[in-house]
Amino acid sequence: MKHTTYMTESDPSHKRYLDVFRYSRRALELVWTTSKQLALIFAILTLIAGILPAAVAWIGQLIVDGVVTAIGQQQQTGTADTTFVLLFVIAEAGVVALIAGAQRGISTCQALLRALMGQRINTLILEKALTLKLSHFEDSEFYDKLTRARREASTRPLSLVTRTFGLVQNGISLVSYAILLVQFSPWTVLILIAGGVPEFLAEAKFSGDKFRLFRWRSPETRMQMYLETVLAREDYAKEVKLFRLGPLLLRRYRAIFEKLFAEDRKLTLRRDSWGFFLGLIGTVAFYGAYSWIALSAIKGVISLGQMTMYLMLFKQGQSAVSASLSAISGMYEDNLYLSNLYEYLEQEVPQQAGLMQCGPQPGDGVRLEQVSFTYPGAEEPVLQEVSFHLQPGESLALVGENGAGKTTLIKLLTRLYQPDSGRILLDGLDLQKWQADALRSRIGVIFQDFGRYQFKVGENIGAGDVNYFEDRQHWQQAAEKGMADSIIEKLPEKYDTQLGKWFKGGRELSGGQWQKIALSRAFMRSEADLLVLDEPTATMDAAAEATIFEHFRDLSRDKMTILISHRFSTVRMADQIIVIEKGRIVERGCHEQLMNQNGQYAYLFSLQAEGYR
Ligand SMILES: Nc1ncnc2c1ncn2[C@@H]1O[C@H](COP(=O)(O)OP(=O)(O)OP(=O)(O)O)[C@@H](O)[C@H]1O
Repeated sequence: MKHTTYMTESDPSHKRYLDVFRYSRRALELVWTTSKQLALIFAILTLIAGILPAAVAWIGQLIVDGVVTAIGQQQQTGTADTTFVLLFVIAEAGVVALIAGAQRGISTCQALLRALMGQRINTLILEKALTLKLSHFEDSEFYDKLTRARREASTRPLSLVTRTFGLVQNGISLVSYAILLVQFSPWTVLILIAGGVPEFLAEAKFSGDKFRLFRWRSPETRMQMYLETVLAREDYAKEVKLFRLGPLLLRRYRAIFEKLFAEDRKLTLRRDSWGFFLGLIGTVAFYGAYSWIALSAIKGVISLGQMTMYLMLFKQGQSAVSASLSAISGMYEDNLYLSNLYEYLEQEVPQQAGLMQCGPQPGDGVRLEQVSFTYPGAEEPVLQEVSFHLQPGESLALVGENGAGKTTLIKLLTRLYQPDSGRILLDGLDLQKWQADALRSRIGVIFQDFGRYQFKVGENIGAGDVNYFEDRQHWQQAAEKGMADSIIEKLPEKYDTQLGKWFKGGRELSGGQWQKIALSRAFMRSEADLLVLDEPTATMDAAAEATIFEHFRDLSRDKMTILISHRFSTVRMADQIIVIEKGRIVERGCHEQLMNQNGQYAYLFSLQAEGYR
């Protein structure tokens, strides 16, 4: 991608340097569209805060000159008119109060915008995540992008806008100072600006270095975040304690920190020492001009009041220059981080173009024709030339060793992945041509690693069909079918019982109980005509499993069901059994046929039956 190259190269040219500011406009747009009102107030207050400091310096001059004149009057006539001086003092106090008000207003706007923008950007990041494919989440490089965007990007647009406004504010101040300073000498303006440039260049260089460091080491930072999760989350606590993994993982965690810290320290030290030495140039320039102004006052070229004003202007001008320059280098840094956010948000996700709501042959069921598939980045295919036909009312069981490719087949069937070759048809229509929602509503699936949501029990069941996520009646019907109703009845708040331990009053369920909840979730899709259960009963006791399958069969008589199980007592009930070995179908038929063939199935079946004897 074009816009990533400049960040990976270590020596950005001027063009690239300017190019990097291209996210400023988008950040401004983002702030503007988040709250026009706040953005406008922010801009106006910035202008006010920019203009007023010069007014303070100017009134200061009038005060000092007024005082000097008054002293002269006092010495000559014994009385002096102090009204003007006092009026100027009051005016200066008023302007200073206005500046303080404007500054307070700016920080209020910033605080409010920060909250709104954080929420807006996090929502953008999450909305994008919803459009991603499963393969994106399994791609470590892409996952890095997502994590980086989540970690840093939410605060950067506002920071960029704040800095831009700060720059404008300081720019306005500088112009107003320059207008007054030029009356003394145009050289002072030049000294003022030139004094800050070396420090700025160093800042900009180190901002780039810091960003590159951030990018390079994001896998390590992710590992750190992961270790934090493992060390501090309830679902790992059992193993961490019993296997005494804690100290080992903590050591790893520290080692990563130490490595990262060493790099950070090096960069911080370099950044600050260069910043200090180059900052000295500014200080020398300042004191040079200071002496020049003081000498001019002694020679009577300027009045005492003017000297006070010029010194004040020069001092404030110097801090405005260094604030502007550090705003620019900060903007550079923010832009770099924003490039991350936009890289993530602009990641192209080829959307399924399908628009069809139904197929040309309703009732034809599911057909796989010569389907082959290799995971992205893998060398060996996981599935090779798999074909079968499943009609409404039929049940299919998939059998095979661990890693044979059974779950992958389900992922293809549910269009989470796309076959590399071959076709999968539902009602005679290729899955790719189905409209996403229409397809999803036809299929109910529970994977072996189903989600255990830290929500209410009812919602955990309702998750199976978003249309009825909060519908009690549907929860109850599904729970009866999935045989979870008797468990739920015993819970303190029935369907409203919170599950998991993350929230107050949460109840934990046993593995088998969770599976019944997941099974009920599958039954939420009452209109689905393909139900897929990927080892849903693995942790249930044998009696429960047998009852559940009988029940499952009765309830899904007119539907297609696909079952993956390592328990042959269950598998044998299926109308069609397919044995997969290393991604290929090696045997197919009903239980009797396969037993008669005396092949792999018969061998595995007898092996298990043997175990039960
Ligand atoms: N997301 C993935 N990316 C890359 N390879 C994967 C991915 N998921 C699974 N695999 C690989 O594909 C092969 C088949 O995995 P799959 O999960 O389909 O097996 P399975 O038959 O369901 O096994 P099990 O009985 O253990 O559940 C395995 O070798 C596995 O390592």
